[in-house]
Amino acid sequence: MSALLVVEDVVKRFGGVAAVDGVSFTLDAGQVLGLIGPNGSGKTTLLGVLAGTHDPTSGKVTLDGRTASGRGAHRAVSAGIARTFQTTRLFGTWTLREALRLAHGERRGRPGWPDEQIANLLGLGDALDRPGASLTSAAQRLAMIALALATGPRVLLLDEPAVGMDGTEAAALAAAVRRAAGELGVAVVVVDHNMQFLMPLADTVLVMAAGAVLASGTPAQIRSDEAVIASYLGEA
Ligand SMILES: Nc1ncnc2c1ncn2[C@@H]1O[C@H](COP(=O)(O)OP(=O)(O)OP(=O)(O)O)[C@@H](O)[C@H]1O
Repeated sequence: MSALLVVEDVVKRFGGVAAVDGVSFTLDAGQVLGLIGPNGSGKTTLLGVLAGTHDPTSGKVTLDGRTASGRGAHRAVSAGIARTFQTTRLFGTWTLREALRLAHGERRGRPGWPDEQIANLLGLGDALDRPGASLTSAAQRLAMIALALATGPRVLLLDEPAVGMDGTEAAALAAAVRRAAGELGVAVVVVDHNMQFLMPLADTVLVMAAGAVLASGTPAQIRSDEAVIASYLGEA
């Protein structure tokens, strides 16, 4: 069976800078990929290419065999790729249920999951009928993931979801992401600098340096990779 998401030799240049410089990887349904690397190594730019906000300079991204890159963010969502942002201010006075209903509009005929299932997976069962602003900041971050899942994606992109969380909150987030990936079969790409959060969560880890792939493998392989320790993990 071929992979759900195939990233082939993606390059993204900004003028003379190759922010992403020939990155390839594949991802299966239900798999969690951790994307790490020093500041400026190209992680956010790569997420932008996957999310359709950046056109790749060359290379392509295919989802289920169909080209998903280079067609804009809206088309990427329609193709089944959803991302979260670091903001949590999108639905202050709305309840989570109201916000989820709006997100259903982005399914474009794709099947989705019941709001209760999504909320329960993320530990937000009691939060469905509360205004977003009344939730803790950690719960608001989980709610942003719930909104992305309400679009019925095949691939979920998470940009530093554990920022500002303490160890307990980050562990709860990791467990929630694992449940969502396993139960819904969504492939997940997570960028985060918090290794205590990311390493137990990821099935595979891709390490970027200066736009290229420095290493990829299981979390255990990455932790013991000399080049990764020298360039990144030694400081993390
Ligand atoms: N819109 C842009 N225009 C010009 N250069 C850019 C643009 N976006 C990113 N870059 C450059 O591309 C490189 C990669 O940046 P990127 O933000 O993708 O790295 P990152 O790994 O996500 O970093 P961080 O961990 O700090 O978020 C950097 O040199 C950055 O300055």
